[in-house]
Amino acid sequence: MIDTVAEMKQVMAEADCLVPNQQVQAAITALASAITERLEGSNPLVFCVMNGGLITTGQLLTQLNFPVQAEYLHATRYRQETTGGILEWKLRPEADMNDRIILIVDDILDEGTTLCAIADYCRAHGAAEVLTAVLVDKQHDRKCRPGLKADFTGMDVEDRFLFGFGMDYKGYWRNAPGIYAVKGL
Ligand SMILES: O=P(O)(O)OC[C@H]1O[C@H](OP(=O)(O)OP(=O)(O)O)[C@H](O)[C@@H]1O
Ligand SMILES: Nc1nc2[nH]cnc2c(=O)[nH]1
Repeated sequence: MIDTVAEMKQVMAEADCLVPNQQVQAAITALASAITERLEGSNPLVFCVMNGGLITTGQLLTQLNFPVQAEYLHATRYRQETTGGILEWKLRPEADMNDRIILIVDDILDEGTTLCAIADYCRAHGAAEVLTAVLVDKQHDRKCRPGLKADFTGMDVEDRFLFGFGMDYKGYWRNAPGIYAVKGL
């Protein structure tokens, strides 16, 4: 355990800070205003995608100045790895989404498999419309659907393995106050 903590301190010491805290905060504020413009008055049901979406969703919610119903779901496909596998549902949405406008909030759109699967699930369960919001969109040509974009994107980032603001490295550093890239990845 002590070794793991030392390893994680080393990971942070050697990481590249791609987006400092202030810039991330500004991106979340811009996301909130775009979402407000589009969804104010439409009684949206917001789903946080656990675990990674926790911080983005939490900070975003406090900047939405209209009544919002917020819930969570849990789907994962990276676990403690740096490459994705098969999507595993740990907790499917429990709220009734029939005829509702759904907003799915996550930390990152990488290949997009996670967001697409969740959006498909919501549509199959009666959602009137499904919108997606992510803090970061990783730039590469491996999207699961060519040209895939979220409806609301905080910022584009380079094709590295990221941690911070909800994103983990081996389960750690979701709490890092910025967007960092692991050395060599
Ligand atoms: O666009 P994709 O390639 O599908 O990857 C994006 C997903 O990967 C991460 O989740 P992860 O599976 O690591 O689970 P976690 O949220 O518990 O970290 C992240 O939080 C997104 O949900
Ligand atoms: N922590 C983390 N999770 C991811 N899921 C998909 N891409 C990433 C990434 O770069 N970092």
